[in-house]
Amino acid sequence: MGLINMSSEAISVLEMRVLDANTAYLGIDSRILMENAGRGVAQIVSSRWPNAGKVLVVAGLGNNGGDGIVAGRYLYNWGKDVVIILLGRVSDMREEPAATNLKICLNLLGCRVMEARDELELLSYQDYFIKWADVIIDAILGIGVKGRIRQPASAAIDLINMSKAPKVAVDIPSGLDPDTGDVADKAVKADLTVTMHKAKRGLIADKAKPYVGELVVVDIGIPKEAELIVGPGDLNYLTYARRLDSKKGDFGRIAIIGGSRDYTGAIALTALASLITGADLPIVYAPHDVAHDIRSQTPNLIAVPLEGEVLSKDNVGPVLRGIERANVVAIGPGLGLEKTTMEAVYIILETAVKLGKRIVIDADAIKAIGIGKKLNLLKPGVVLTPHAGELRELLGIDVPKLNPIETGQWLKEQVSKCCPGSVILLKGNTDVISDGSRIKLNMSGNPGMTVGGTGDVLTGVLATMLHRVNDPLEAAAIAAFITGVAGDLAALELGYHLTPMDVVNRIPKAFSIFINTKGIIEEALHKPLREYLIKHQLIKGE
Ligand SMILES: NC(=O)C1=CN([C@@H]2O[C@H](COP(=O)(O)OP(=O)(O)OC[C@H]3O[C@@H](n4cnc5c(N)ncnc54)[C@H](O)[C@@H]3O)[C@@H](O)[C@H]2O)[C@@H](O)CC1
Ligand SMILES: [K+]
Repeated sequence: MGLINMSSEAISVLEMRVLDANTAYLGIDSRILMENAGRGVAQIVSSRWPNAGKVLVVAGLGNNGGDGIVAGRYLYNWGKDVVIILLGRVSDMREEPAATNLKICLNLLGCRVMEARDELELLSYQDYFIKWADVIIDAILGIGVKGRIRQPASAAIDLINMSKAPKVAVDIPSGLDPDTGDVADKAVKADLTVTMHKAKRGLIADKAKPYVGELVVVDIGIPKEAELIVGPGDLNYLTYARRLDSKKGDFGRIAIIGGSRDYTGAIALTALASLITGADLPIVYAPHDVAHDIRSQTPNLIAVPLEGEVLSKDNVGPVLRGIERANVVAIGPGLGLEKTTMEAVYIILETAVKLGKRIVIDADAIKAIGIGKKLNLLKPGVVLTPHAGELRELLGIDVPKLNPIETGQWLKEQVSKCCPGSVILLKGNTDVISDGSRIKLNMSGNPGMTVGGTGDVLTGVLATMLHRVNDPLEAAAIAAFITGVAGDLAALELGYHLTPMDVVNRIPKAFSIFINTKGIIEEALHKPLREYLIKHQLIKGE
């Protein structure tokens, strides 16, 4: 039956949404998941209550209802008398794959769907709850529940609770908060809850026990890779709300430190990537000539010149003042490895760590840590982005030749030994990311990206992501994914003739193919402008 061991840890609604989207990305359609969910519920109901001939499914209009309808289809097939009370009209069930499953059900002769559009209509069916049903399947609300329970769902929960029949909740007892286990208003008191994939956090809270009853987890076919491999689902961890009253700096002030007389372009790429990813104020701190080069080449960046040809102990003052105000510090690209530069790196990192800043450490700054044996600076909130050579300089060991999953395990062990809680993003054909307890793999990107400078781009994307994503491991995963996708879009257009700027320029597209913010932006327009654009058919109105 594919039941999962209950000891597997509980997840949040957000994590479940991430897994759903990544599963679809891996090619497993959500209809398959719903089929497995519904069949799982049906199997449990028929094995627990083999003599229950009459099954009442109470279905809401979302996908929780869809699970219930699929369960009803199987139970009918196995000889049960099934009645589905739908809390609305058939035409109101628009969510996919629930809508398709309702249509399938209606194609079958034995599918009895009764529409209860409001409380009054629902109450006319109360005998089904109180007298008729041998078992009731609660498929009103799952992880999509929001706010106070509206009618007719509210009355349906009351009727289910009044019934003496055994009650099975699909995924979540309707009304229970899936993340906290709180019941703000009311919730179904189930004898058994059949939840999908993993227990949701609220289900294992002590206070939820009277509602959850026995808890069973069903494997609905979400592969391990949906968690392991970064995909569009992970973008759910990003906050996109640019409120109307947003002001400059709300979306990140990033201190970007690097450049030297030998390398001038690297740090500019990092800053441009950070900017285009959505940071408000990436500020470059670089030796005098580098800063002036940047200023003359692009009006997009702010560059603070430091005295001299390289970052040094003596010119670190403006940097230290800058990082105090910054949300994120990115250090390393083009820095060089002079002794005084490395000393400046240690001072900067000590200060940034003490201030609790999030930090990206790349390129020469990684080497500097290895050379100075400063692994103690790698605290939670710090992300390093080495390739295999830089990792060798950092830890003094070679990356073994293993497959990506094994490399992930290997990296996890290394991070848990050297600097647990900080994140290492090991760049390669498959990027391998770990914080010492979890692993993520990124498969986006292509051989065209071995060109110098794409690592500097990743550092910039990551710096911005560290401001926009709570979990540094996820920030690193998303940054690797988006940078790789931008590189893939560039390669599709240009072949393997890429420059790092080709990658930078495709970062917006890399986001927009997965996240559609157009509607949100249209909504936020000044009203007369919005109406003007609609009138001239430059945007679509309602
Ligand atoms: N790929 C997926 O997304 C999968 C989803 N599954 C099922 O789908 C569920 C999530 O589906 P949805 O995201 O559609 O959400 P739900 O079906 O849990 O809830 C959304 C529906 O409930 C209504 N609603 C929300 N809050 C309400 C309130 N306070 N009072 C009255 N009505 C309210 C909404 O208008 C909407 O019709 C899961 O719990 C699970 O049962 C499973 O089939 C597995 C796969
Ligand atoms: K439910």
